[in-house]
Amino acid sequence: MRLKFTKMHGLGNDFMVVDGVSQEVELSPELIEQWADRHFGVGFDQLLLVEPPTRPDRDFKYRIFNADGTEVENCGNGARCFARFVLDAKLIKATTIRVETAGGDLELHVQEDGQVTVDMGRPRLNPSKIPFNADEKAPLYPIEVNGETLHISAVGMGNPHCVIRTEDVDTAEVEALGTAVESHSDFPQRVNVGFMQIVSPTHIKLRVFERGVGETMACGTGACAAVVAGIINNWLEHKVTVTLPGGDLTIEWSGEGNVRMTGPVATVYQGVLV
Ligand SMILES: N[C@@H](CCC[C@H](N)C(=O)O)C(=O)O
Repeated sequence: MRLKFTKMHGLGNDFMVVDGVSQEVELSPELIEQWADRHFGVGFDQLLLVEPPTRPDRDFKYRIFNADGTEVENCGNGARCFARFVLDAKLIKATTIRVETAGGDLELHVQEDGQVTVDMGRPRLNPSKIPFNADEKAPLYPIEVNGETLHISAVGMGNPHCVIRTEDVDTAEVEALGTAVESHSDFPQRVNVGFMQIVSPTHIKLRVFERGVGETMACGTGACAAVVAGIINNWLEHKVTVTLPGGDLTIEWSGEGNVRMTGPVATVYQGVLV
């Protein structure tokens, strides 16, 4: 097999991006897990696959696979890289790109300065849509983790997120709590776990323990979920800078309607798997 790919990242959340429009691609969870290995493979958090759309109102189908080989619904940093990739590969000329994902439709806008803004769609707060086990919608829910009660927010951004407010992200128990919450029985499809420190009503710091990966340098859907959680709890204003270990994203949400995310992308190299 000779599989062409491009290595990209959005704030250090890194991707192997594969063009499934102009080459035939055969994937399996085992192969993806092997390629994701940082010592024996390419090394990445997610593999992004570009496919032809299944509907006439979309330009592409955007599929996402975590490092553990599982296919997931959405990836925000990946969406920005996806936009740059399809333009650079000359798969499209337009700088507004409409994609379908397993988690819903997204619209990607490549700006003149190279930053990409993604219309991430509406956040899901209804527990059954996240999915999260609760009888009704609430800004905070108590859950039991390792013998203690945590008050968390549950937000769907196409994919499921649990947001935990913390005093200091640098000392938060991201690995231990992230591992326990990722597989918590109240999140039947597992969950991405965000640890949010509020610096001011327009600035948060965030670390994310991603489902199927572990802690990443950045998580776009996690940044959107944290800002939505902060707004529904009246902690944050409507435009927020999110500082992640890999850098900053700007997230905007009016309190209803769609969430917008803006941030950078980078191409690292092109390669061929032989
Ligand atoms: N890094 C991503 C999220 C990738 C998917 C996630 N791990 C999941 O399982 O839902 C982002 O930037 O949003």
